Amino acid sequence: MTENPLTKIPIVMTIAGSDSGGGAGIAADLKTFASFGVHGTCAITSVTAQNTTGVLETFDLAPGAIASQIEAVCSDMKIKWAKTGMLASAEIVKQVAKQVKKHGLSLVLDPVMAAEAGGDLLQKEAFSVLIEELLPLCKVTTPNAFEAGALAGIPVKNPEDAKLAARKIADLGVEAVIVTGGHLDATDLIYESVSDTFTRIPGTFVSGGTHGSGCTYSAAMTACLACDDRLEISAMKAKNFVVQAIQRSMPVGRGVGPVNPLGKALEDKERYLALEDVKEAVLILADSHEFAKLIPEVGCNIGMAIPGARNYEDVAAVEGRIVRCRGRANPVGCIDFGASKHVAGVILAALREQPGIRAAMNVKYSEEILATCRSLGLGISLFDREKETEGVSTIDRGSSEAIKEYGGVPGVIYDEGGVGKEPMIRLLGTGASELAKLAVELARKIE
Ligand SMILES: Cc1ncc(COP(=O)(O)OP(=O)(O)O)c(N)n1
Ligand SMILES: Cc1nc(C(=O)O)sc1CCOP(=O)(O)O
Repeated sequence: MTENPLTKIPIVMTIAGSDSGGGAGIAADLKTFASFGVHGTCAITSVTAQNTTGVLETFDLAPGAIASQIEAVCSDMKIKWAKTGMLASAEIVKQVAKQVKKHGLSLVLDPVMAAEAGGDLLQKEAFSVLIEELLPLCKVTTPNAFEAGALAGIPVKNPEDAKLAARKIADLGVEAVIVTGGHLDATDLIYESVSDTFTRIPGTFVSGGTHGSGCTYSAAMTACLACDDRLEISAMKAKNFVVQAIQRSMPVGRGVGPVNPLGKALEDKERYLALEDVKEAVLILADSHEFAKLIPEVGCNIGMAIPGARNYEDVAAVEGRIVRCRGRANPVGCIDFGASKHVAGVILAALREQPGIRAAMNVKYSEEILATCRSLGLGISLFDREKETEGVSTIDRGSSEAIKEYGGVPGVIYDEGGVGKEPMIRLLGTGASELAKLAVELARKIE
């Protein structure tokens, strides 16, 4: 049985069903494990024909097939923490209990009973076996209010009911019960039987698809516990993780949208790439002997947005802009998200129309510079700076108008200025460093 000897990455297991719609079950669990940087393994208990509108059919695996999967993994890898999800039948619950004992697994039990969009996932006869044979073997269970009520045998309609239910469930032999607050007041409640204490993890409701949120929560708990986080820290991390996975859910079907456990990790990667791209762009501009002559009075900025950017905080640019000093371009501050309003406004308007256009920069306006842009083959559009719309930023309104007028996103959007407003040329493109190279080429052609 091996742990990864070089990195000691924890190896965890999910014993759960598959959701053909890719939202819940092992799909959610394995994505969550990957996001937490642990190695995820799985033993499939049932195959469900399921989508965002509900469960259409389920096909339970033979208990022997489930045992064989667990055996295959546990005889080869060192697994301490595992989680269970959909267990379907009494025979499956019994077999899983046997395997948990045999391999000494520390278990997080997600008492899956039904799919949010509709469909039973635990047979009636399996319920008492779950309570009698598996629950006493688990370290942590993570019911939602409905599941907590079913396990405790009382209705759970408010935080006080949740407390009562948590104690009753712990009395069944569980070390820690976490009643998740998604169906109550968004506060998760932890009850630890050894200390007879309650801890509340407050939260707020967020909008987004929630299909698979229970699986994702219990998988996140498993990953954190496998990384030796304390119970309370694990619960806080798991809650935050589910919140951001709900916020990044994608409307992939007609029903309840699935959570997106990988969304934050991918976004973080895109943020890093955007920062790196602007960093490279600034180096190109600062290295150039010619570029400084294109810097306008107000300074220039160059920005790069993450895919799907929605606001200034999604655009990386230079704090304090880039200014001319001793004939060279000098960045004033660091490169960060939210550092630009004007250039970021142009980018946000552009990517609403054409998502691939994620970079822009502003340069000085002159007829010569504009003509040189034209000679470089760049498409050009303009807007009237003097037209003001109450409550709408001029850049946002102007860029959108210029894009509409052009019939797509042009390579250049300019305006001829207004009272107290410097005229400006903006270059637009797919990447910041590419734009910086274009700006240097442009500068070389200007007298
Ligand atoms: C195969 C499978 N396992 C578990 C569930 C329930 O998942 P959960 O995370 O509780 O989310 P909802 O179904 O309530 O959205 C499932 N649906 N399918
Ligand atoms: C002042 C100003 N106006 C611009 C325009 O495009 O009209 S670009 C610009 C300078 C850059 O500003 P920021 O750092 O907010 O992007």
